[in-house]
Amino acid sequence: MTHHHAFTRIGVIGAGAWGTALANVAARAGHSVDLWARDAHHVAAIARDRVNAKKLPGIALDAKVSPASDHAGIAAADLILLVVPTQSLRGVAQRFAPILKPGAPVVVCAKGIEQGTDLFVSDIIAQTMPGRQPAVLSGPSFAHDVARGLPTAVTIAASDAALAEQIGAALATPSFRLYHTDDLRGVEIGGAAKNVLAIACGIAAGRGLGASAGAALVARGFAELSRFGRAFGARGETLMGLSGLGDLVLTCGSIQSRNFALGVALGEGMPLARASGGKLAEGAFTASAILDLARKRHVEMPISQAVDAVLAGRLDIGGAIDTLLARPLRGEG
Ligand SMILES: NC(=O)C1=CN([C@@H]2O[C@H](COP(=O)(O)OP(=O)(O)OC[C@H]3O[C@@H](n4cnc5c(N)ncnc54)[C@H](OP(=O)(O)O)[C@@H]3O)[C@@H](O)[C@H]2O)C=CC1
Ligand SMILES: O=C(CO)COP(=O)(O)O
Repeated sequence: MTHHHAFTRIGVIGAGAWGTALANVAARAGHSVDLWARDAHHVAAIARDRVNAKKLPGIALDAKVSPASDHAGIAAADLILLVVPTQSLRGVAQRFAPILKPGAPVVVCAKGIEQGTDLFVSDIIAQTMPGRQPAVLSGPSFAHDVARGLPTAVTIAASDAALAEQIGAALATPSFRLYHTDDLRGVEIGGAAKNVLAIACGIAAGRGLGASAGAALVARGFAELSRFGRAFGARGETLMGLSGLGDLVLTCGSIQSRNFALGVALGEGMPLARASGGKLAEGAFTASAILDLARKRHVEMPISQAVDAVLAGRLDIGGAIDTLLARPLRGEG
């Protein structure tokens, strides 16, 4: 049974680009926001300058956002947004599990699959914060676009549809729209899978393969994202929505995407060690995990497989392209 949540204080854990942008959204939606980051020096700089120059330069922090490196604000929050990279999620969730307000729902805003365990983000929360309701926020939304107040639509998912709806209503602003669903699995899969495919699209662009090849990769990439999603219980309509197709199209078509940009650098011949430019590219971590899962359920994911092989150094770019082009002709489904 769902009770009605009144969210007044919102805690954002992680002051990267996305955490900072979402803190501003929550503030613009009328809430008091506590923004936590681990590094006291970084927090002091954000508090002094009222801008996160390291991660979201040029965007003023809303007056209702309080940055902190201690846990007090987060402990008092009625709703928590977890916005650290997927591979850090477990450690951060374990750290905060004992101190969060009882009943405060946790919204994971990271996109990926955990290496080693092959777990989706909501399952990491189920393990580390037992008894707490996980929700997932995902969809086409560059942090800078959202922070600048450009129109954006995302999906908020929780197994409890009413909870998803309440969170969506709490975070909405005139320019940030949240569609709600109970298909948690579909939403977290869409966000994770598209990052790997965006690397493939970047590789093709960097290699100069042309716009037609790019479109083929988006369409065939969506086919493998959908096969994978269905095998893990996602609904088709979710995968065709904002967090699947929507985010795939965004990320595969814009150099603003760090995953796409990583691919471009690889396609242009930059060595793997330097290609990310020191930026987070979640797909580079998710690739091996999603392939593990795909193998277990006998899901074919040739594009993701090529990306994984390139990232693992098993295949060079030319070899990866040859492998994809040499695939047997088959039905389109
Ligand atoms: N940027 C975007 O446009 C969007 C990003 N996302 C997703 O949001 C997630 C975060 O991305 P984003 O904010 O862009 O990444 P950033 O690289 O901008 O920031 C990541 C932040 O996480 C912090 N962090 C990492 N590990 C830990 C840890 N163990 N404990 C505490 N803090 C930690 C880092 O802190 P420190 O600075 O101290 O290293 C950093 O501030 C990713 O999963 C991404 O896919 C989703 C939608 C849009
Ligand atoms: O998830 C994103 C947009 O929806 C951000 O993409 P990148 O992580 O590739 O920058």
